[in-house]
Amino acid sequence: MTRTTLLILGASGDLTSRLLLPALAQLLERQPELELDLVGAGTDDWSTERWRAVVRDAFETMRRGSGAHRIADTTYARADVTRADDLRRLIEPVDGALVVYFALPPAVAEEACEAMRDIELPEETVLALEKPFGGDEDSARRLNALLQTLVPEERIFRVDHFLGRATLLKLLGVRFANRAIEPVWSAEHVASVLVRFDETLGLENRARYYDHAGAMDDMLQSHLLQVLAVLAMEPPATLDERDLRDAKAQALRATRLWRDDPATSSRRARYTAGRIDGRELPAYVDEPGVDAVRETETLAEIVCEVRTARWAGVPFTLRSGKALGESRAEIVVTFAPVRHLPSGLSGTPRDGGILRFGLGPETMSLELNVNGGEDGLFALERETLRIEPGDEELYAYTEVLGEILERDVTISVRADSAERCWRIVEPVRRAWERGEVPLEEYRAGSAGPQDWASSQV
Ligand SMILES: O=P(O)(O)OC[C@H]1O[C@@H](O)[C@H](O)[C@@H](O)[C@@H]1O
Repeated sequence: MTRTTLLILGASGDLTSRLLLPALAQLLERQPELELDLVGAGTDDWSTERWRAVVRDAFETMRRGSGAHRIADTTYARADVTRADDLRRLIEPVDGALVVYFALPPAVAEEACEAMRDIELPEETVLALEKPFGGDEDSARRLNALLQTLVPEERIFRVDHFLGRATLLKLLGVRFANRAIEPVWSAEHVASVLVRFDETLGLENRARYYDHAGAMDDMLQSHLLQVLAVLAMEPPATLDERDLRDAKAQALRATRLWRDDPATSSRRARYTAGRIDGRELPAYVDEPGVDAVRETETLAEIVCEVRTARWAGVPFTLRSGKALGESRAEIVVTFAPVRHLPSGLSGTPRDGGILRFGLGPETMSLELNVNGGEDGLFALERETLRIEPGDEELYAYTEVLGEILERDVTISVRADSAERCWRIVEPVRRAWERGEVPLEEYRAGSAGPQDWASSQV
């Protein structure tokens, strides 16, 4: 592999120290052959010494992050990356391959791309952008067009780290390699699908970003629709980038809000003050940097339908929220009750079994109706088979960064899908703006409003 310069724009930000650098540590540990120069650039007036200390600290947070010496000579440059001159200063000295990682808020990333039009990028430059990609379908389309003037699509990475999660990758094997599962993966047997990402974390000083995004753009429009696409897609012929991304794009193209009605297929809520794990949390509106007038939701739910012969009629519910009492992050596939239960078996199972995939920790479990337990020989009870994650799980960001450095776009979001995801949720945002869906409240540390579809599973 040729020597690569990884240039992180937004290096003094939270994403870099919390996620990218630990991922880099794990990657260097795993791939000793990787030849990499690391350059950080940001608006903060940091010295290279300070940057190196940040890099070292992040590497130390990794259990076996011993690779720090391999990028010990990393440098930091103060730069306004929305200015062509500053970018030129960063990019011109690069010798070899260049990967630019935009660890920046979407609007700044877009301005940086604009500025890049004025400079000559090295051959084969790779651009990696974080979600949310644009702010609506039109802006995503504009950003795609802009990026494609800089580098071709196969060198644009629209990062969605959920696609690098072990669960999502393992779902491919579980879905397609098991005769017990593959034929029942359809409306014929599945009653409902829930993708839930409930967090105990509150705002965590991210108002500048989150107060504009809310739970909808932060999680549903991006991560959770990508999860839906992997769950709902038709079996691709191969796991090549093209086949896999075509299959996902097709599933997203078939995805609509339930009954095409944004008002009845969506819910939104915002947390009030409360207590989580012994920690007092102020109400969302009292968090520093929050504009209460904006009515940002911290919990959202939408119900979709994937209008294909395989899935029509099955509700796919997506839900995510912050400051909830319990972190519950999982995919729940509920099978329909059996058509006939022999009399003599007692107890009426409410479903035909449930397959759950944890989204951190990345576990898997199958709940089955089983008789012969404590309640008697022919009494049905629920038993759960579990698969726990191994010690060697890769962090999602490590997987993502590895793919970027290998220039493999398979688990990156393709241009058409990035646009499509906005089209699915935009009617919801508009209905919310028209006031058709009330902004409910829930106490921080509670389970959220109880009458939502997602609260029933
Ligand atoms: O659990 P993970 O992998 O950190 O992912 C969850 C996070 O994903 C990020 O993309 C969101 O912006 C955060 O709000 C969220 O907390």
